[in-house]
Amino acid sequence: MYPIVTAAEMRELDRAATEELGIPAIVLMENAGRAIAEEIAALSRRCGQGRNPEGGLAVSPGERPSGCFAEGSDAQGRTDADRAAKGGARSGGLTIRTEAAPGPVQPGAEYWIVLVGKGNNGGDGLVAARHLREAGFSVSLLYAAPPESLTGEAAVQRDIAAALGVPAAVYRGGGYDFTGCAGLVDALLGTGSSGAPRGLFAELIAAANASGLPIVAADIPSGLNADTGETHDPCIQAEVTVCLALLKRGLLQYPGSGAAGRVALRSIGIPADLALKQGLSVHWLAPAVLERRLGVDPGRRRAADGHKGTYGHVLVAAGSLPMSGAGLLCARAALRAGCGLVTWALPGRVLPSAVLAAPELMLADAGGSEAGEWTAESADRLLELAGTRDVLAVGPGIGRFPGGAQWLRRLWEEADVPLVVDADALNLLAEVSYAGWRRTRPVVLTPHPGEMARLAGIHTAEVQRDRIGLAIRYAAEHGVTLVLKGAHTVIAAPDGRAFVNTTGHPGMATGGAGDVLTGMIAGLLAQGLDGIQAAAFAVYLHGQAGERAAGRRHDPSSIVASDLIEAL
Ligand SMILES: NC(=O)C1=CN([C@@H]2O[C@H](COP(=O)(O)OP(=O)(O)OC[C@H]3O[C@@H](n4cnc5c(N)ncnc54)[C@H](O)[C@@H]3O)[C@@H](O)[C@H]2O)[C@@H](O)CC1
Ligand SMILES: Nc1ncnc2c1ncn2[C@@H]1O[C@H](COP(=O)(O)OP(=O)(O)O)[C@@H](O)[C@H]1O
Ligand SMILES: [K+]
Repeated sequence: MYPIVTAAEMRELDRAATEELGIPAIVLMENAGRAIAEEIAALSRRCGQGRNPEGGLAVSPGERPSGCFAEGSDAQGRTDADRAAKGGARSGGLTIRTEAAPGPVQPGAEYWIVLVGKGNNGGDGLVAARHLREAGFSVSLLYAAPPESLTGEAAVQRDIAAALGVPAAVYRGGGYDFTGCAGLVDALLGTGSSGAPRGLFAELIAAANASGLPIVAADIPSGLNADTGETHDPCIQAEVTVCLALLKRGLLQYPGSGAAGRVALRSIGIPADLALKQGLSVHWLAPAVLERRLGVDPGRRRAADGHKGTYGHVLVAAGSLPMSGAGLLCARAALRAGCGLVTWALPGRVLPSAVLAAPELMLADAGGSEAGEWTAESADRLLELAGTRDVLAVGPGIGRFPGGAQWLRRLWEEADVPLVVDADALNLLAEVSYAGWRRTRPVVLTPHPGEMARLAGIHTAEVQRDRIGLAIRYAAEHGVTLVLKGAHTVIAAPDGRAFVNTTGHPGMATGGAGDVLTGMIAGLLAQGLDGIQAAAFAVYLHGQAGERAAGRRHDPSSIVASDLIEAL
């Protein structure tokens, strides 16, 4: 169910399918090539109706998550052109392709050129060429390496194409005249590539990008690091990537996600059971994964005889005089996440101005300084309050204060409830080595990339270089549930499981959006979800709320954090 694999994991799965099950590799290649041809035919049909310029990821029809755009228009009914004109809230929506869609290759009359590499990715392209021709497309092949250098199944496909008389040329370098061509198939490099594209491969990728033609990439865009999402120079900028068998990590991490365009995930005949048996631990956060893999009820059904005590009580320790809004957003979001009660603890000096800011909240004086800042002494009061609450969320808007790290250590070790640590509390954590801190209840850390960099002691660029890999390692090494925020948030559990979310959009990069997420995670923990369930579900719902909020505005970039709470 939507595992996300590394190239090595994919190779192992291919090996098991061919060697252990005996599925001939040429059959997998045939299925792959046919799937690519089907997607090209579907794209060519859409072109007549205006092409989707935005990208996104695609899943299956029964799996249509919120934010999954129908072709040509989005959840709010805006057309591609509308979104493009705005430079767009690119939703994480996936246009899903399973075997049922888009059906057999439909007749078309366009001229497409297939760029052929010398590995199995090239073989996939050769099969696609054959199916396109069969459907009436005019197709020619452009080999990036001498055709004689192809081996194995790819060589078999080369010979079939030659026997059918498919026109072929060998690329000699430099620019290329693609006149009359409607689109290109990138079958140059797949999961077997290593390092930046070399020699003629690099030149051909650059020429393909410069052509301005739509490019359909086989499996991954050539030049993409399939594991990390890094793009080499050059890297194919695809309109559609037909991802074969299983999602590759690099397709869900930026900048790779951007280079891939819209991702159509297609089965090529490797049985799902085989993937299950491999014990793959990273998954795309689709509704079915939430439900069946994480055991979350996306419908959030409540017991008919439930009462506010049933749904838990959150204690939020957040906000200070200059940043009281962070606490308010966090506390209100916890309520909207469905918990029964929320107590917002804040410095006493700020408390009067918070009265009636949200009538549903209970307020608690946590002491603090005359200037409305937090002080280390407030730990006693917070621990007393936490004794009768179900969850403690700390950090949004608390600022820095003397003894802060020791304050956090006391909450970490002595609060016998699940703990959510965000914002300034993460910066406190980054100042110390907390490996020796004792904690038996779950803890969820919610860093954005800058906070993650401080926690891990590396540069932000290094965090972004391989978000999935870093999140998995950090969560396991530190025994925490980690929510690495940003486009395609990664949620990693201490046991090695990880999930990648694709709901949401860049309009959510607005002050306070993270405070809302922290409150939501706390609110779900209070209702009995465990650390990874609460973190993953909250991230998913938070992105969905962002999409809904954007739909209510003229422009997605106008949304503010409160809109997210209202859209829950
Ligand atoms: N059973 C399988 O293994 C299947 C594999 N499939 C396809 O096969 C692909 C993987 O195929 P391969 O493992 O043959 O590898 P690739 O087709 O990705 O390419 C490997 C070839 O490219 C060359 N190369 C590697 N890095 C390069 C670079 N940086 N610059 C220039 N040339 C470079 C290598 O010398 C090698 O000849 C998948 O992405 C998928 O498209 C599909 O056909 C389905 C079945
Ligand atoms: N490009 C994006 N796509 C999807 N979600 C995003 C994007 N940018 C930011 N977000 C989400 O918005 C929230 C911002 O949180 P954060 O950076 O902590 O802001 P703040 O500290 O102001 O509350 C996170 O949940 C993040 O994942
Ligand atoms: K490719």
